[in-house]
Amino acid sequence: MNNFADLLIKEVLKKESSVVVGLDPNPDYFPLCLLDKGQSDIKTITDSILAFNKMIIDVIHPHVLAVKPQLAYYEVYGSYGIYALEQTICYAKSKGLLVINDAKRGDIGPTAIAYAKAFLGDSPLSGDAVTVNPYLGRDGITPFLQERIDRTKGIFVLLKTSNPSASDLQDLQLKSGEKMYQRLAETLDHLAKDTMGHYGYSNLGVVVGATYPQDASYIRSFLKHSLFLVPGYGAQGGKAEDLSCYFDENGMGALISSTRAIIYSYMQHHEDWTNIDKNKIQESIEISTLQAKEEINAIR
Ligand SMILES: O=c1ccn([C@@H]2O[C@H](COP(=O)(O)O)[C@@H](O)[C@H]2O)c(=O)[nH]1
Repeated sequence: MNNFADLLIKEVLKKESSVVVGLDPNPDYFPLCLLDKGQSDIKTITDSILAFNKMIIDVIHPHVLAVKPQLAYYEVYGSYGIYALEQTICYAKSKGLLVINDAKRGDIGPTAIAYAKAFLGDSPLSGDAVTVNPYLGRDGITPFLQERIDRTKGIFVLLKTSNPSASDLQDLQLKSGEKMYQRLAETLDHLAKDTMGHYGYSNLGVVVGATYPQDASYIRSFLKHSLFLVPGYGAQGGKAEDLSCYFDENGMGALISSTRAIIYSYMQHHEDWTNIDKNKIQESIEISTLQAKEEINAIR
């Protein structure tokens, strides 16, 4: 039976794409055709968020593997936001996209089990994968990988994040001489071996920022069985030409994620973006998605 990584790699081959698009809806950046700025009740805002996400999904689904909703952008609207997220997940799946919930969860064992059920079980919030915070250690991670979890679901553990302060903790030098993220990579390598698929990749993937290619090169040579989820390409300054080392020798193993540079590309393309219509929004989003796909295909 296929594991999560097998399903994902099959999609890479079918769509000839390693691109993931983040869904981080911020109504401050919505044109008037989506949201009249005078309208500030939560239901109107979350309805426009759902409409925006559907608009994006309609144009990107042939070109990308997955969407990556960032939970904070939905949680900020309470139950209305969660409903918009559930509907977004459902719509993305109906268009054949994988869903990676960027929730960065992690807790003591029993609570991690509840998180695993919420994001990888039968819940309406369940996608195909979820991001996991490893700060609690192994027992905060393993519940996401156990038998009770479907083999077709995966996780991406934060290993080397894309932000400027990532080094504060992740690069701390241990007594052994290793950096903290290198030690974490060893632990994850052991855990990854329990859920291997046909293509040699495990259900345990890692987050490695596009802004740290040197570290990525070390991690790729060390963690051979983990898919990389790579945020930081585009708006955070990560460049396609630095990303070859994130892929394996077959051009597989990395999913390059871009959010603002794609979903708000109309702000770059149109000076008067507040007054553009739905067609113009979608046209910009499709152009920038195809550009990302081509840039990444050229280096992988
Ligand atoms: O290391 C990390 C982990 C997660 N993120 C998230 O990815 C997107 C990035 O958005 P861009 O607009 O492409 O910069 C966002 O949701 C972050 O929370 C990350 O950036 N880095």
